[in-house]
Amino acid sequence: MKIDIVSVFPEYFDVLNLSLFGKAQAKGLVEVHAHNLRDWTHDVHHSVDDTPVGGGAGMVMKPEVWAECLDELLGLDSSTSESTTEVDDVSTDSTAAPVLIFPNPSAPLFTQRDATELSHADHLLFGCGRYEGYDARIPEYYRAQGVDVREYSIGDYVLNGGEVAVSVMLEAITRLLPGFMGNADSIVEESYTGANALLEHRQYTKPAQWRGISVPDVLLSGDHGKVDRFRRDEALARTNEIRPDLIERLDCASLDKADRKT
Ligand SMILES: Nc1cc(-c2ccc3ccn(Cc4ccccc4)c3c2)n[nH]1
Repeated sequence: MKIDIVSVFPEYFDVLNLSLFGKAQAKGLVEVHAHNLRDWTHDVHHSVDDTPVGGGAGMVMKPEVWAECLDELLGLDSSTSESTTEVDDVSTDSTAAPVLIFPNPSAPLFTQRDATELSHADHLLFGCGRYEGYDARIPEYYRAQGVDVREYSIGDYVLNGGEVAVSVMLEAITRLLPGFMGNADSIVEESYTGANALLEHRQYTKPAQWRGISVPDVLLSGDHGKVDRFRRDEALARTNEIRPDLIERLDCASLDKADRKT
């Protein structure tokens, strides 16, 4: 998977050369390039923002600078940059067509389902906004050019820019790549995966007794059937208590009879 990230703080992503992500790059699972949006400016101040049309506080990121950058990274012919007519998809090979992703506080929530879908992409291009955000015509223009453009919030809280959100989405996406995580099994069992996402059951390790607190006896029974049932019951109970909204999304057909008694 090729990953391009555009930001006015590209050094923020130096951290991706460490730990698991660094190993994944060394193994050729991912190829990451962080770009400085200011490299596509031409004025002495390297301006990337301007005042909002219609007034209001703060500054908005200029469409021209983003367009020069994105045209280049998307392989779009800049001579067509003035055209607003819809053209064929950016790439005849739909598997190679990049997905252009903008974090945005006023966008749909990024979910595990989105992470799973995007983990199958060949090329992701993330655009990190700052200030009060980017000119709304940027995503509009590239959608009209046939680019698969996504805008996502990562939660109901306000960040200062898109960099943190890109880091969150990148981790959720790339950890699903085959070979990225040491133990593939740990991904399959996780909560939030698939259509029947439940919160995870509580985890314990040795010692069985610690500071007067014991692990649940059933986990010491050696009866895997009972352990599985205990964990499923607890996952359902915890989800019902902490995130009842996830229960509403459960595919009822998949709940086995025992669950319905819980
Ligand atoms: N889930 C989530 C995403 C963001 C986010 C993403 C990109 C940008 C670019 C600029 N800002 C600052 C901003 C704050 C408030 C209103 C508008 C812009 C961003 C915030 N905040 N929270």
